[in-house]
Amino acid sequence: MIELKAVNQKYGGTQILWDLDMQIKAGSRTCIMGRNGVGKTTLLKCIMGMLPLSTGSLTINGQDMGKQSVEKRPEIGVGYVPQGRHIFGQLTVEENLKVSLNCKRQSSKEIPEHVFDLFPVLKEMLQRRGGDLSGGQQQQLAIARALVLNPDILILDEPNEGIQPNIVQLIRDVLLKLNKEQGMTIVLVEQKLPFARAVGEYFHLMEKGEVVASGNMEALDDKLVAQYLAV
Ligand SMILES: Nc1ncnc2c1ncn2[C@@H]1O[C@H](COP(=O)(O)OP(=O)(O)OP(=O)(O)O)[C@@H](O)[C@H]1O
Repeated sequence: MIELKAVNQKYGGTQILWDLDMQIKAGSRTCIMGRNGVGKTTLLKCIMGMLPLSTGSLTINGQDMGKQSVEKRPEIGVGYVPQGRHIFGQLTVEENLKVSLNCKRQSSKEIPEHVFDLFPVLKEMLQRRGGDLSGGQQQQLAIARALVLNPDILILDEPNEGIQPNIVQLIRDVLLKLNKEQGMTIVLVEQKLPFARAVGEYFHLMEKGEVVASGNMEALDDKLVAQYLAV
């Protein structure tokens, strides 16, 4: 379970998150939604310890993580797929995947084979430089890199941005499989409604740095969509 209570966050003098409360159930598939600039990425960066909380609290699986550094997240089983993928362009696919193995949580120094079962194309391209992959292949690599550590919680920031439809379907199937077969908690920032509905069980809608509506995905009705998602 991830729990944020009364979280405020500022970039310099500009406040982005306002007294934000959110609960994300363990084992759930939860989508965080809202228009551009409402603070979704900022929220994920706070959960990941990449940005400090100005005030408020953050617990992950019962542990107080509000003041813990970003390096602690993989140790407690949190994987992150950032917006824009951020793979290492000069490193090979294999090297990109092995970067994660330096984390303390991982005793083995081998890339787990199940990562290649999910994304077979990566096995064929192990020696190719990350920068030479297509956008869809890079996104598979970014997800695989987070999965190398067998996280309990996988957090993804708009994994489908600029990705072709067949890879979007693959990512959807992988997220559903990880959740159903391994009980992995999936936290997804997503703007595209069909994908959010296909993957999410629960939603949190954000507007101007606050949560304005939450519930089961079925409760995300046309009125909420028109009010908080339509552009
Ligand atoms: N490093 C920064 N310094 C100052 N302001 C920032 C910084 N990063 C983001 N912002 C501002 O914070 C606000 C929230 O940005 P954020 O990226 O969290 O929104 P978002 O909901 O994820 O949007 P998008 O869907 O476009 O990614 C925006 O107004 C943005 O311009």
